[in-house]
Order: sequence, then C-alpha cells, then structure tokens
Amino acid sequence: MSAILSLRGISKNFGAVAALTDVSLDVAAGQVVAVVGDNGAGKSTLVKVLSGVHSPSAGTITFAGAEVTIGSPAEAHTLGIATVFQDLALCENLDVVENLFLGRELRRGRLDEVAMETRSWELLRELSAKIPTVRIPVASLSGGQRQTVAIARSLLGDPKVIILDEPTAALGVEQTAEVLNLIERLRDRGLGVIMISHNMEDVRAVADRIAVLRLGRDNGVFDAAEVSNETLIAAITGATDNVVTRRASRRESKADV
Ligand SMILES: Nc1ncnc2c1ncn2[C@@H]1O[C@H](COP(=O)(O)OP(=O)(O)OP(=O)(O)O)[C@@H](O)[C@H]1O
Repeated sequence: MSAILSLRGISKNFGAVAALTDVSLDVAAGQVVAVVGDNGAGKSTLVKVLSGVHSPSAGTITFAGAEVTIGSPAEAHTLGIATVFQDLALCENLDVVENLFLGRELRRGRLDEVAMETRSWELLRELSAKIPTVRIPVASLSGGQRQTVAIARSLLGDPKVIILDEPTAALGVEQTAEVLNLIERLRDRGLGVIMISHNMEDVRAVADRIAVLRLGRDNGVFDAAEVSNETLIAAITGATDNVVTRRASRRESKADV
C-alpha cells in the first residue's frame, strides 16, 4: 500500500530537550495507524508537528506524493491534514450545526440555515453517528457524541488524513464503542487515520498497524493482528524482562498448553 503521508527522520528539539529523534512513519489511505508510547514518549509533539503547531528541527514530510512543510495549522488544513485535539475545541453553548460550521457558515445572502442543517444530518448519517438532534447545544451531549461532532467538523474540510489525539480517553464503555465504530467509518471513507492512544484494547480493536514511540524514538512498527501483548509492552517500556512482560508471557504460555 503506498503511503499518503510519510515522515522520515523527524526530530524536534526544545532547547536541550530532544522530544523526537529520527522518527519515521507511514500512513496509507484507508488505514488506521495507532501511535502508542509511555508518558513523555513524544506522541503529543508528533501530533503538533503534523498539525502545523511545531516545525520539526530535522526530517522530511511527504504528503500525497510531494514533500511539504506544514508551517501552521491553516497550512495543515489546506493540505488536507485534520487534527482533532483532546480538548475538541467545541463551543458548549452552540448547537451541533453551529459548531460544525463555525467560521465557515454557508450563506446565500443570509446564513443558509437549511443547507447547513441538511449537510449536518448527511454527514452524521454517513458516520452512523448516534445524535438525536442537531439543534441541541453541545453542552448536553455525551463525551462520545462530542467526539463525533469534533470529527465531523474536521471532515467538512475534506481531509485525506485525520489525526485523533486520545479519542477514547475519559469515555465509558458504550461511548468508546461508538467512537471506535466511527474510526472504522473513517477508514471506510478511505482516510488515513493516525490515532494516539494509551489504551491497548482500543488500539487493538481498530488499528491496522501500531507504531511505538519510546523516549522520542521509533521503537518498532507492528502489524496489529499479529503482535503479542508481550512484544508491545516490551517495545513501550524498553524492557523485555519486567514484571508486566513476565506476567503477559506466563499467561500466553499457559494458553499454549
Ligand atoms: N514545548 C515544550 N518545551 C519543552 N519541552 C517539551 C515541550 N513539549 C514537549 N516537551 C518535552 O518533550 C518530551 C515529549 O513530550 P510529549 O508531550 O510529546 O510526550 P507524550 O508522549 O505526548 O506524553 P503524554 O502521554 O504524557 O502526553 C517530554 O520530555 C516533554 O517534557
């Protein structure tokens, strides 16, 4: 599968702190790549480099076949790289339609409320979103529904790649399932999806590939269907022999007999 987005040798330093060192990553259209790693591994920094918040100190980014620089969030948007940050950046007091079209309202002389509402319904239906009405304030939606609204809003720019930063953090079981289902819809639409997550179960549920960052460096890219928990934990922690991997390997060898 050819990559829609490729990073090669990306480094990012903050003064003496090397947040990312020589990181490479490929994402294909219609593929979900999870980026995992412990606290401080560099996940947020990677998201910020891809969303135009930080410029990398070194390395190249290739998008849709051409080498690019992503100098600002506006440039990321224009290229077709959308990011849904953890805070979602929704306006609590505005309804779903208003949030979706905030700053890019459809007009025909006056605001075209009918067109915006119709487009909102279409989009949410395409995503199989469970939102009962588009005319309620975001403040009354659940965490999963809010995540859905934030993702839907980013799709209005017609991106080719979407980056989701901890999309299931702080969600209950049912809402998590809703969001994971939505991520599958994004893959079905042919988007390249980068999902940052701490939750191995969620990662395993939707990712095609799992990229591990450790102390700002690549520590392996794995096929999600094949990698064992033991291998993943070892890549994340950098240790092949610790209490967690020993427990995981005991469990797996018991399952073998
Ligand atoms: N603006 C900054 N200035 C200085 N150091 C920074 C800055 N942003 C990140 N860092 C450092 O870079 C390293 C990577 O941090 P980053 O936030 O990217 O990790 P992370 O994997 O997202 O962690 P977490 O899961 O805790 O959010 C850390 O050592 C962090 O302290």
